[in-house]
Amino acid sequence: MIRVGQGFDVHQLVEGRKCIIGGVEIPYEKGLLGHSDADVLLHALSDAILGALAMGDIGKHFPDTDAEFKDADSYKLLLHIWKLATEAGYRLGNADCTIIAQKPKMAPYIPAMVERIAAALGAEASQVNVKATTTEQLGFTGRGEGIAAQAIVCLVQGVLS
Ligand SMILES: Nc1ccn([C@@H]2O[C@H](COP(=O)(O)O)[C@@H](O)[C@H]2O)c(=O)n1
Ligand SMILES: C[C@@]1(CO)OP(=O)(O)OP(=O)(O)OC[C@H]1O
Repeated sequence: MIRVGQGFDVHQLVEGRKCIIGGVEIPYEKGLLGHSDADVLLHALSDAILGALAMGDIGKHFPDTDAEFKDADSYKLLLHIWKLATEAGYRLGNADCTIIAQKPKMAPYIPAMVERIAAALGAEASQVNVKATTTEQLGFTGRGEGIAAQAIVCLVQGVLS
């Protein structure tokens, strides 16, 4: 059985916060605001996995009203969600993600993001793609007010063929 899921997330860029994207801290004058560490890419990816599993979204599993998840490490949240996938008998087919940000430049950090994500999902780096785009200075991302991310995953159940 093959299942596909997609996820989308947005976090505001503000001063005085870390900019953690794809499990990698990126040096930048601003960071992402959220109840957790606001890792917009891992949130989109987590939602894509939950979508493929028909298990809701990260807000359902980790409510932002729960103090337990204040400043949570989104990589740990992803590990928790991936455990749900493996317990249901799934392995990763592939994941494809897009970061939508005018700044900072993501390209130098993408190989590290891919490595971290692949490690979390028990996969090879060749099964994970992360890319970035600006919105040509248009909209809230183009004005640098926030960063968005999208992810799509393919989960495969059963033995390797
Ligand atoms: N935050 C970003 C945005 C883009 N990139 C890279 O630059 C390329 C060109 O971006 P356009 O929006 O002008 O198409 C894009 O393909 C990415 O490789 C980036 O590293 N960080
Ligand atoms: C991750 C959680 C929980 O700490 O908080 P945020 O960092 O605000 O992220 P969001 O993508 O808005 O929703 C999921 C939340 O419940």
